[in-house]
Amino acid sequence: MSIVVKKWNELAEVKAELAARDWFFATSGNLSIKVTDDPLTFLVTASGKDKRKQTDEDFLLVDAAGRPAEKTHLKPSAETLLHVEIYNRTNAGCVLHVHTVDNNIISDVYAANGEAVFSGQEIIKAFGIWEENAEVRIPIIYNYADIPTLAQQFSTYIHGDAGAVLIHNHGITVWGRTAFEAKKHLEAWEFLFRWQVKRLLLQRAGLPVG
Ligand SMILES: CSCCC(=O)C(=O)COP(=O)(O)O
Ligand SMILES: [Zn+2]
Repeated sequence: MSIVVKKWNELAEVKAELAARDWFFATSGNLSIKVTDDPLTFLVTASGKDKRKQTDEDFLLVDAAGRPAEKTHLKPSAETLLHVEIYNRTNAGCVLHVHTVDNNIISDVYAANGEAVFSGQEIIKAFGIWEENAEVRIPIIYNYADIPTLAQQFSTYIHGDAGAVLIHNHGITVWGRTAFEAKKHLEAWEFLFRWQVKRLLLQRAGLPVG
């Protein structure tokens, strides 16, 4: 099996799992997986498709600038430049972007702080942080309509081979060394967002939430 087919299948599996979670509303979301390092190539979702569907036109191979690496009628995701920034600056192997109601609410509630902070949650261990009362932070950036501007802003928060950024009233982009790590981190962030949204509602209702 060629490396492209192997990586295609790996990304298709992640895509199916995120679809099963209903994280691809209204064609939103984009995913990618690195195929080669030198030259850099990666498979990215084709723009505007319903990512819940599985077809043989789901992904296309692009180069280090996010341009198609082979002749195709498919268009790379409109947000491919964010993936480009990650692969060019880190050793990440996979990038996942989803729009969920919870990630949008958290991005809005904490927008003025420029970040959302979570602590006192067992699931933080999914990030490889094992200290008691550990804290995790996720930056929240403005949702520039101009993608090169968004990608430039986004790039200032890329600090390692694994990470995540919330885009205000838009969605989350998570990256990891492998597809397994990126998906694990995405699930952990979404757990924290849902947990916090519910806590805020319970607090508002006057219930005793810690
Ligand atoms: C309908 S959602 C607007 C575009 C977007 O934010 C997104 O994640 C999907 O865009 P793509 O070009 O990757 O399909
Ligand atoms: Zn998006």
